[in-house]
Amino acid sequence: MSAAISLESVSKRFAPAAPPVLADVDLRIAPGEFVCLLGASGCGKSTLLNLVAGLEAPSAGRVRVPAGRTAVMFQDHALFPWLTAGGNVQLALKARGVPRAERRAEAERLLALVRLPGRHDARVHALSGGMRQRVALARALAQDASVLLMDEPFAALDAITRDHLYAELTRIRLALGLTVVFVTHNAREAVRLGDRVVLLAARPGRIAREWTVDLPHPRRIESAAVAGLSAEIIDRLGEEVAGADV
Ligand SMILES: Nc1ncnc2c1ncn2[C@@H]1O[C@H](COP(=O)(O)OP(=O)(O)OP(=O)(O)O)[C@@H](O)[C@H]1O
Repeated sequence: MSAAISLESVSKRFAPAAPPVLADVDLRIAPGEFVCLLGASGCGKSTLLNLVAGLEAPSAGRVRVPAGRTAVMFQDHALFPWLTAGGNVQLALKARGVPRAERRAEAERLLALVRLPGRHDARVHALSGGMRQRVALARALAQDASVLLMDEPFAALDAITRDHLYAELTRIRLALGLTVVFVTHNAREAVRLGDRVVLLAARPGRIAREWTVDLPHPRRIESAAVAGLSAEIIDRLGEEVAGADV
């Protein structure tokens, strides 16, 4: 089957004399698959994501994204505070070439999709952290990408807000058939969301282990099944962190 994203023998070093950050990474991600990247701090998760986004080039190997356009979402929502929620979304629509006359209605539709109906004219600074991340998600969706790349997008939010956003993200990605690569430090979050969890080892970053998450949706983060698989992953992650000496 054709991949949405494929990395073939990918290595990355930031300076010729420096040790590689990623070494010989092979990864194929299927269309519509949700893959969580987990690993010790500094093991190269964000670097891998940036390679897929095309923000960095590999030093060796090949990165291909046959699925097409990618959109990125970070922990910091990076919204323009002087614009409204809808204004931020419209900016992405404009960049995509959506005609001016259609932008407002489309921004309203996307805000409703992330469950912010009627908030088009809300100022960003007047929104809660969770609402801002919803706007950031709407803005990412406005790029009409089939691949969503997310770098710890919910790490700064409280547990209850995060839980709501897990449900929203799952609903939206299944409805739109998005391929998602999601970087996290949190094994439970990875099992709650992912179809597959990929554990990276550090120095150099490489794939240490993978788990298929064969649990039906909706999943609950506190369920025994999610907790059980997370415990196994956390044990393995602990071995990697100890080995990485960080
Ligand atoms: N532009 C850059 N120039 C030089 N070194 C870099 C650059 N970007 C990342 N690195 C280095 O590459 C390594 C991996 O960084 P990366 O941010 O990919 O790790 P990470 O697993 O996402 O870490 P964290 O979980 O702490 O966010 C680190 O040692 C980092 O210092």
